[in-house]
Amino acid sequence: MEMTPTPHNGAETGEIAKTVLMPGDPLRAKYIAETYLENPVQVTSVRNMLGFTGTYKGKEITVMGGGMGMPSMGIYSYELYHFYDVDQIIRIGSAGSLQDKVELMDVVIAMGACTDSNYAYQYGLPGTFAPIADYELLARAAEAAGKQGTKAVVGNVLSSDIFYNADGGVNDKWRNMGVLAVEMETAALYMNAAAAGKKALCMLTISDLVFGEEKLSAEERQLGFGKMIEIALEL
Ligand SMILES: O=P(O)(O)O[C@H]1O[C@H](CO)[C@@H](O)[C@H]1O
Ligand SMILES: O=c1cc[nH]c(=O)[nH]1
Repeated sequence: MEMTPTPHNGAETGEIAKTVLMPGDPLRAKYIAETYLENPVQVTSVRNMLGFTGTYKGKEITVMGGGMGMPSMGIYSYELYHFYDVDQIIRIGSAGSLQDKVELMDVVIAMGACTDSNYAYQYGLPGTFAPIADYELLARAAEAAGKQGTKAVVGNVLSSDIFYNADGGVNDKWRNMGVLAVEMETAALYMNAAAAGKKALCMLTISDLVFGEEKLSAEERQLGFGKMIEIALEL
């Protein structure tokens, strides 16, 4: 497609695989490419949002950072679906647990994503859109986690525009609605996938306890998500 490279992605047409694994952190993308992919080639470094294409068990796969927040996810996933003809994007992120049963390092598979963002405004819908995962990807991820013996909790997440929320009470409200964890991109990814007629899934490793003290270090967030990465690569 002649829209490539884009203002945000330096890859040429054909340099990006049909499946993209997308952590928020570009250095996590580099680590995944160097650790898990055979013959990884860096295909973009625009704004240091690194992307690599290689193979995993003989199949071509791209791993690329998506940044933090819905505007950033919105740009990268839109371009991947529309200009690079990507079929499926699997976000692999970190999140804060909102529930006691969801512990540090557990994997949350986001069946749906609530949001406090206005991202859906662009579609002009006469109501509220419910951003959801692709069911087949979700079922396969849950099965892969089971085979691996990893605790994976499937359910609703919150994609928030706000990391440091001035209103400390909001987390209680989402917790009372059974929302498992809070992060910042899934709703935009699921909406872009729906609007493009493509597939998406988001998996999150719990890095913080919103109602507790424990948290992972920056290095653990960059390098410590092996189980989730292996599940995603199997998809
Ligand atoms: O670890 P990533 O994928 O960046 O995800 C989470 O971490 C960032 C905040 O620390 C936000 O992007 C949030 O969604
Ligand atoms: O968005 C995020 C990501 C990790 N931990 C949180 O509490 N929020």
